[in-house]
Amino acid sequence: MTADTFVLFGATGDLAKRMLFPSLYHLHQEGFLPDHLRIIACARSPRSHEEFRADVEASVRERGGKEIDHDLTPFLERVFYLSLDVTTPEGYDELSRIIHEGGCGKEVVYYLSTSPSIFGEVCRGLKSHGLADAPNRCVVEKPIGYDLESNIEINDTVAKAFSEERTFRIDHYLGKETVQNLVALRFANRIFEPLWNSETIKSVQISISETVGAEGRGGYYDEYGAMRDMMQNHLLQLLCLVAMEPPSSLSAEAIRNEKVKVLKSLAPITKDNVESKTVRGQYSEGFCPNGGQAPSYRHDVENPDSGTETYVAVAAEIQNWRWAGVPFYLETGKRMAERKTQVVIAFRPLPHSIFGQGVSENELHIVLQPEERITLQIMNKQPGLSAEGMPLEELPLNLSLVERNNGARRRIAYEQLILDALLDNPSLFVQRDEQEAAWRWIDSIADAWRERGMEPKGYRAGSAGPSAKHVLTERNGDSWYE
Ligand SMILES: NC(=O)C1=CN([C@@H]2O[C@H](COP(=O)(O)OP(=O)(O)OC[C@H]3O[C@@H](n4cnc5c(N)ncnc54)[C@H](OP(=O)(O)O)[C@@H]3O)[C@@H](O)[C@H]2O)C=CC1
Ligand SMILES: O=C1O[C@H](COP(=O)(O)O)[C@@H](O)[C@H](O)[C@H]1O
Repeated sequence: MTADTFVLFGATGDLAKRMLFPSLYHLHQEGFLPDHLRIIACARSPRSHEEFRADVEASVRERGGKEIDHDLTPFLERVFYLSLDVTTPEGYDELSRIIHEGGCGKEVVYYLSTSPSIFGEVCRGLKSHGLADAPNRCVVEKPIGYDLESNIEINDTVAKAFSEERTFRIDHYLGKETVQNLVALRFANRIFEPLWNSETIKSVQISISETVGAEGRGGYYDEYGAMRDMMQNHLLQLLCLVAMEPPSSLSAEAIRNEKVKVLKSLAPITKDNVESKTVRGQYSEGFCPNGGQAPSYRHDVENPDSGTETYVAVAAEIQNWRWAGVPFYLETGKRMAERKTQVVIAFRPLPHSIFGQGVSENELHIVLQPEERITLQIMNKQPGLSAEGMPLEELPLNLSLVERNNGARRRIAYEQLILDALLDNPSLFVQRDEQEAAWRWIDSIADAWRERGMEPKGYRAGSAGPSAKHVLTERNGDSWYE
């Protein structure tokens, strides 16, 4: 079934403005939203429908640039604003009235884009007003909790209103085209699977580097840091998709089962090995990649004593037959030299080279950002005559999704996820046990940092991160792919 009502809590927030309304607009524009779908936008700020629609229009136009030059009225007419404080019971009667207006509200998707600290209030409010019964479902934003304990607490509260199959936990990386393509690459092509193991693969590197700092979301970020903000969710989800066994189908259940096995196989990092397996960093004053001075993190978050990491690197190990002995280097940082998200699969050297020196190892680069590209580095004969031997060169087999898309607009990751929530398809959402397994592993690292008193090492804004990161890879004879 398809939902007929989309209720957005947190409708005046940053995420709603930058991502959710632009995504809803594109879904509308491309005909993916059912004709009758209404969007009920909720937040405390007082606004009339008209004022709010004007705000939404401004956000959509700002995100879409000059490509959006037409009248947005047909989309905006779907949007209704309700000023409501989710922590007080009063607003829910009004919400219920609006949801059921004109015989609507038979299937409702609630999107909780507020601080997770009030998810419980929202769920309680919806349940006590009879608004949470099946087939209604809820989408919850990350981070769900600060650690395993708080994660369980929030999930328990949500579960009192929405059963597990009606709880859609967002990790927006799973909505990115190339992340989904990772599944297609691995399981829709015969050639990779026989090579996808420790026999042939030497190491895997997964990096998410951002050029932005923590400005704007400083309060939240200073509490969470890179480990909880990025590693616990996006990086571990990418790791799962690279490392999981072939699922029996594309169903949410089948994929989730394989992802959980990977998370449970991660070798624990404890106080005994945390110093050799992890690096924490925090950016100091430096440069923005496009010019200009960048302030320090402590300045950005107005906390001169902050000990929060804005960079983290981990050498992870997956203890199973497929991956024994293969290091998985995971890295993420803010205010880095460039914005880039990539997975690099480094293959082992040839067992024996008939070409002598100069044969580089194959590498598969899966680039998610800034452009979407999959490249296989292979050895090729240098063209032309040769008086001696066969000179080789390394060339990329290049699958550029930019060219493939013929310049088409790059989708916002939330578009696919919102569409799936409306269609009741949970495949690209995170299940509870996956999240718990991820938190368990992250918690043990955070505990070990505390026990060892490991403070973040400084790195200059606009650089490639703390120099200590190189020791992490060099210890195994590897290096980072910058
Ligand atoms: N922003 C981002 O880039 C990302 C955000 N997220 C997650 O998305 C969620 C939202 O983030 P973000 O938009 O940045 O947060 P904001 O702080 O910008 O927005 C919070 C929203 O919640 C509303 N709100 C707060 N308290 C109440 C209340 N008592 N009753 C009703 N509405 C309330 C606010 O509106 P008002 O003040 O008008 O009530 C506002 O619309 C968070 O879980 C965050 O972690 C995840 C990834 C990225
Ligand atoms: O979830 C988050 O992701 C963004 C990075 O997302 P991307 O799609 O731009 O790569 C990050 O900036 C933010 O801190 C984090 O909460």
